[in-house]
Amino acid sequence: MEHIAQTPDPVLVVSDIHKSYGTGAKRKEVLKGLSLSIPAGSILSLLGANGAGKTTLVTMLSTLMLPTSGTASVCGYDIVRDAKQVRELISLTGQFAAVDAELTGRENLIFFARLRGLSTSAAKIRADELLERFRLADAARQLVGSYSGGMRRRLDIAASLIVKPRLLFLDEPTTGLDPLSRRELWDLVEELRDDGVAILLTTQYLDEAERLADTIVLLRDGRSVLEGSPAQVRSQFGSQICRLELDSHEQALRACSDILPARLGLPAESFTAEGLTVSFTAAGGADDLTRAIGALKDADANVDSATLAMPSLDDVFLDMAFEDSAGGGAAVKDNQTAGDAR
Ligand SMILES: Nc1ncnc2c1ncn2[C@@H]1O[C@H](COP(=O)(O)OP(=O)(O)OP(=O)(O)O)[C@@H](O)[C@H]1O
Repeated sequence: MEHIAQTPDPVLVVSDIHKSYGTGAKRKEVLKGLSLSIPAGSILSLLGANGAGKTTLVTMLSTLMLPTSGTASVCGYDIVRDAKQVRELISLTGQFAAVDAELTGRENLIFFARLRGLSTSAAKIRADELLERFRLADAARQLVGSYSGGMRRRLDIAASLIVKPRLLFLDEPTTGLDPLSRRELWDLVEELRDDGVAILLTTQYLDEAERLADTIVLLRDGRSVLEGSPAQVRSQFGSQICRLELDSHEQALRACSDILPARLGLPAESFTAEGLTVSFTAAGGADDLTRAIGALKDADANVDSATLAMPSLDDVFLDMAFEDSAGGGAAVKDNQTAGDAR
């Protein structure tokens, strides 16, 4: 079941933001009028191919670079005019650990807490709280150099939460982590979300977006080309995929060339046989599935299994993130591969 945001108050509001790099002939518009918002207690996952503008957006929102035009605010504070207040409300954690390998986990957190202005005793208390919460208490006095990748990433996120932010930027938080560490981190991210933090997550992993995001925004060529919950994004993409497993490859080929095109009134190219499996896009959903099974039974072909599934986020991403832009932007993926993805 999808998570329901605790409150509709937007923590982050981005309105028609543009960003260009360079001037004159070298001017390159990277963001072309992007708008989005994130309520408290909600996770927005920003997806996009390499170069789509994700880092540019996060860098501007964290007040480290000015937008060319448009506005963005955090809890009502403008990222340009009120940059100082915005910095107090946000935290940024990236894929490269900011923690020091030569210090213990606890020393690192005490250091970051002192940087955030806590007294020595308050810093120690906060460090111990975070070590406990991030399941690092047992390793608190070990040098970070001896930590696993997952432990370092947890420590890194803990360091960005010395003072609880209203808005957290998580830039590819699980890149390079093993499956168990990723799941542990996902649990922690969900805890933060449930605690009311608004989270902007960039990730390369679609299963991560699927699991964590309340809203997905797919960036392409500087614009949002798809937006909604993971389920909405998949359903906007279109029809379900029907897969039927037969008991021989010959049967599968016959199903594709003859039996199914005749019964479903579709051209033979709509059907694909791979080994024993026949698949096709089922615009008619369960009706198509039932008709296909009926047709195969009538033709004495044995159906070992039949499934109807929504396209995965991978299908959506591969199809949408790389298409030619309407504005004539460069295609970064050829049509053959985009077609194959469906
Ligand atoms: N300082 C800069 N000067 C000129 N061009 C830049 C600068 N920073 C980024 N770009 C360009 O802007 C575009 C968007 O880059 P950006 O890093 O925001 O994309 P991204 O979506 O984060 O990509 P990735 O997934 O590879 O990190 C790219 O074409 C990049 O080459």
